[in-house]
Amino acid sequence: MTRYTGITALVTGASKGLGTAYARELARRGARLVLVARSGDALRRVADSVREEYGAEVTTEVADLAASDGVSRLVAALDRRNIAVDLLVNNAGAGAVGPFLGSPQDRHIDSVELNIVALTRLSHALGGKMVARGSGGIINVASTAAFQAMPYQATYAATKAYVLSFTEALAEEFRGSGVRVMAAHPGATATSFFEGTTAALKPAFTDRPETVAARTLDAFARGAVNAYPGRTGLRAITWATRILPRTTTTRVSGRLNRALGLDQAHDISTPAPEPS
Ligand SMILES: NC(=O)C1=CN([C@@H]2O[C@H](COP(=O)(O)OP(=O)(O)OC[C@H]3O[C@@H](n4cnc5c(N)ncnc54)[C@H](OP(=O)(O)O)[C@@H]3O)[C@@H](O)[C@H]2O)C=CC1
Ligand SMILES: CC(=O)[C@H](N)C(=O)O
Repeated sequence: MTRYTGITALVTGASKGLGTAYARELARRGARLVLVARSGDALRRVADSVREEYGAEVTTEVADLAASDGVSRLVAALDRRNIAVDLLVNNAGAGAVGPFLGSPQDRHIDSVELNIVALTRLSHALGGKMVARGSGGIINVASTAAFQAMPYQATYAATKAYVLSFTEALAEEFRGSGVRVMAAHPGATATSFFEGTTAALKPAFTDRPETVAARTLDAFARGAVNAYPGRTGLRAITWATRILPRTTTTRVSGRLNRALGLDQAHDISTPAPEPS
């Protein structure tokens, strides 16, 4: 898949943030869309604007992908509508921020269910159909967080390390099948990722979701297995973490997250952690 014209692309987490940017960029490049998220109204607003702006054919599917039957219900809905997905963009993702023990257990587990379990289920269900047809593609949205452990975003970074490893393995397994698999590793991007928490993205260090989406799709069209769609320096950080001892990179990433105040971050609905 080197062009997007006429394909059917399913984007998870399309109601806002990077998912909306992927949807808009795919529509601009001529794709039909299936947009998935929990918030039906927001999804429909994205669908309406994409139809109006690009004349794209857009279907919406409301689904809680972190629920145990979320993916199976979504796949059944696609089958009922006879929708064959050519490109799966596993974008929906979330993560707790702050000390590990400062967030309720479920906050961590929900991110594992969404970032790992749902992504794996969708890759299996829709990837299987693609391999049977002999064509298709999967883009898994990981993060630069995939390349090192991250104190104060411990589960989040660990889920993204899974996405990186899983994607590289599938890309090799599927080689020659007509189905390509790629992981995208954005750095901090201006979305509502930290909404509902006391943490905030620093505008000077964030990329625009539109730029990240366009670079991701360009990299997939070029045949990349890993894409680094953020600003240039971010890729160099992922090299450094492959060369330095893991204890060093973990210490440095902990220090950086403390400098960003993430050691004090918490959900607005839960109390602040005790200062250490
Ligand atoms: N922003 C950043 O700095 C970076 C983000 N990323 C990754 O990019 C991806 C998109 O994140 P971003 O746009 O920033 O985050 P946002 O919080 O802005 O958007 C997350 C999207 O995921 C959807 N979503 C959340 N939970 C579920 C669920 N249980 N079922 C279905 N959909 C769900 C949300 O929709 P709804 O609430 O309607 O369900 C929303 O559309 C994630 O995988 C994230 O890890 C990677 C690197 C950097
Ligand atoms: C700002 C973040 O932590 C972001 N989700 C990332 O993956 O880098």
